[in-house]
Amino acid sequence: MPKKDITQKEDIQLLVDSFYEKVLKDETIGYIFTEVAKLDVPAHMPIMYDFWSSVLLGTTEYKRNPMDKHFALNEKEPLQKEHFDRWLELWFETVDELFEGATAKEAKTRASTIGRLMLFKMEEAGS
Ligand code: HEM
Repeated sequence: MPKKDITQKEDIQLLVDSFYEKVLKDETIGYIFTEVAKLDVPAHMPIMYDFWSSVLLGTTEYKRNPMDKHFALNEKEPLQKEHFDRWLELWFETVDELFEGATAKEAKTRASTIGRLMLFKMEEAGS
């Protein structure tokens, strides 16, 4: 069956839920969420829905700065290139499993751009 594109909030929720299912049990980066951040997953998910919805659907609920949490995280456990590579690999894999189209492509491009910028900022903070 042909896949559909990301067009509504429900699509974002499915994408983010499916991504976190992979991330939380991942051998390379899972521990950063579960052991370093000790993430309250049910509280975190709506924030991620809002973030991706603002990036991909142009909604305005997300008003925070995503870098802040990562700087705090980076103090506890330096976030390195291999972590970002794995994060992006899982994100691309999840997008491609579920969706296709211009916005699906955009989800991958935007994640790469933000991920590159984030890594640069984390390295700068650590040096
Ligand atoms: C090494 C790669 C990454 C790791 C290990 C990571 C891990 C985390 C963790 C543990 C949190 C929750 C922090 C907390 O609430 O205490 C978080 C929040 C978040 N992450 Fe990441 N992240 C990574 C890369 C990215 C990338 C590339 C993006 C965007 C494309 C992103 C977007 C976000 C957003 C929007 C939040 C919510 C921030 C807020 O509370 O407003 N992350 N991340």
